[in-house]
Amino acid sequence: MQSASVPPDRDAVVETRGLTKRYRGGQLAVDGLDLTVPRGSVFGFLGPNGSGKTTTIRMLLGLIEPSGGSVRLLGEPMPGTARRVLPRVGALIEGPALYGFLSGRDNLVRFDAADPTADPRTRASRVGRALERVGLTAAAGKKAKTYSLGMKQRLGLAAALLQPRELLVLDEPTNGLDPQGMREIRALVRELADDGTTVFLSSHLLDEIEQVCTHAAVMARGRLLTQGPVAELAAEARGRLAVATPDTAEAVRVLKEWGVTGLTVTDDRVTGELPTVDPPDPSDLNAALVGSGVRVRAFGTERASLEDVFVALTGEGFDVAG
Ligand SMILES: Nc1ncnc2c1ncn2[C@@H]1O[C@H](COP(=O)(O)OP(=O)(O)OP(=O)(O)O)[C@@H](O)[C@H]1O
Repeated sequence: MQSASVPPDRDAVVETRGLTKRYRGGQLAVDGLDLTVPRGSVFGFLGPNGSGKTTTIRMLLGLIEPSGGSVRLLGEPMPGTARRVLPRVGALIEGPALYGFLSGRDNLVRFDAADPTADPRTRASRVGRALERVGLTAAAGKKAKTYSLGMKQRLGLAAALLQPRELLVLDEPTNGLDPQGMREIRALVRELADDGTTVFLSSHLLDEIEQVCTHAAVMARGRLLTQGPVAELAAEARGRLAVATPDTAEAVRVLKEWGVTGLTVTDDRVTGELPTVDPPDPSDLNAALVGSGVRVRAFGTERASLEDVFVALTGEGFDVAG
């Protein structure tokens, strides 16, 4: 007989239902989260600082108890099956715990030795492969304390990659890195995904998610605002229109008539949002402007970004300062 409850999604590597965390002291950090991470995706978990990302990740990995709701990781209920499931999951949260006085290689040897399932006879080759994977072979003999932040982060990733993993969970993996370090981590994430690992990464950087992720979820104040393929999320938000013209007042009048909303004028530039229902063909809009005597210097429509999605959902800007 079929159960009346919703069956678990077999293709999901992470699935939460009503996941909630209220910290002692009453702070509701995560509020009724229904998250579905498809197998094979690079899933961006996006939200401003304090929106509940780390709390969620800690619950996914069984590091803290939810106050309510459920988590399935690789199809298994957590935290009940943690011992069976967690060896198939690599995680990098809050920076790796490294011994600064040991070399990069010896740090990995220690991590590997701490894993009771790891065969000591094949340790050296496992460590060598992990170093190679993250591009640290040449620096493997140097003390970890001499590593840059990006190298430390890569060493942490190497530790997570000592064993084959179905899922990698990375909490703000590029936080504090310089642009070069960020690029390296992103390239690595793409490579891992190409090899079939599902990657779940949190970030407060919108463009980072757009650059590397196939799917995303957007959090704000403990709640999930939206989730899905990045291309579809952006398509949900309305595209923006920008017109460069010296005749801004007349342009605003015409655009209003055509249903363009949120019109703003800065110097000789008018921007606005195209209507979602029955949007006009941009070429008709351009012709209407010119027909009304508006001298159009430049005319363009931009695809909506994840930031537009966030603003449309919350009515607020995305605070990336923190
Ligand atoms: N141990 C704790 N006890 C009480 N409140 C906490 C605790 N940890 C986090 N919080 C609060 O829960 C909320 C969510 O925090 P969380 O760290 O999960 O957010 P985040 O999105 O990961 O932010 P950040 O990017 O800054 O890490 C915040 O208001 C935070 O102050």
